[in-house]
Amino acid sequence: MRPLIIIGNWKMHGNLASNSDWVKTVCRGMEQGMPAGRQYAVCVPSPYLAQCDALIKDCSLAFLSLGAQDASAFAAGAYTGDVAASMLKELGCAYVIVGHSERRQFHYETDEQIAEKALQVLDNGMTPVICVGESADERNSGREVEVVRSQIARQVAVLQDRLADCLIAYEPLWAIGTGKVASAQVAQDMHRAIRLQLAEFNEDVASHVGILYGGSVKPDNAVELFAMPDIDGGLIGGASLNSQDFLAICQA
Ligand SMILES: O=C(CO)COP(=O)(O)O
Repeated sequence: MRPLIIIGNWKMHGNLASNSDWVKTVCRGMEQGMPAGRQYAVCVPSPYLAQCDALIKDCSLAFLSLGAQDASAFAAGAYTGDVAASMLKELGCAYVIVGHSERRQFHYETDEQIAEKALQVLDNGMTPVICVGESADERNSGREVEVVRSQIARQVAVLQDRLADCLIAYEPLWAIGTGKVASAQVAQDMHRAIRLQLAEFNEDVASHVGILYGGSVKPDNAVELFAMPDIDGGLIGGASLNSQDFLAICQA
């Protein structure tokens, strides 16, 4: 069935020295043996992709990959400051996060732009990790399913069957960086709602798509979250900065 996938998102953290320590520690830990059939990745800031690609290749663990945190919606051109998916591919990326709530909030990204980014990532042979999620206000007013459904609907409209090759990350905004994790049941309910919505479009796509949970995942809550039938792994922010915590979550 769907493999468990655990992806670290360093966000805008790291430096040459700490990155090197992190990758070496995680590789040494993973070499001791990991649960079978899982995939792991770490999404690092763009300037460190080449460094981390070399470090990850050095430890040559088939289940550990590199990822990026964003890609341009365009293939190439006059887009100062942006990074094309083809460049990320050249630098060894297997996964690219698109539409993280911090990109939506600080860079005003729309669902349509996010879907175009996902297409670029797919066209370059990588897996997009498409983030969705509601705010605290939206949940408190009972609109969480409606909000997430509309985000998913716009991905379906553009990506269609190609969604089968994407990952979706449900990251409720109120749980990101707050220490306030969604309970396993609250997360499962939304993951189920997303899968049912995808099944309305295409049952095959719905059964293939991995849906990751993100938002205050820690070593002590990961087991319960990952045990849920529609939770296929996690997108880990703060806890992924600490190599030991990340390893503990990967082993959960
Ligand atoms: O945004 C996240 C991962 O993309 C989640 O961040 P935290 O794990 O720090 O809550």
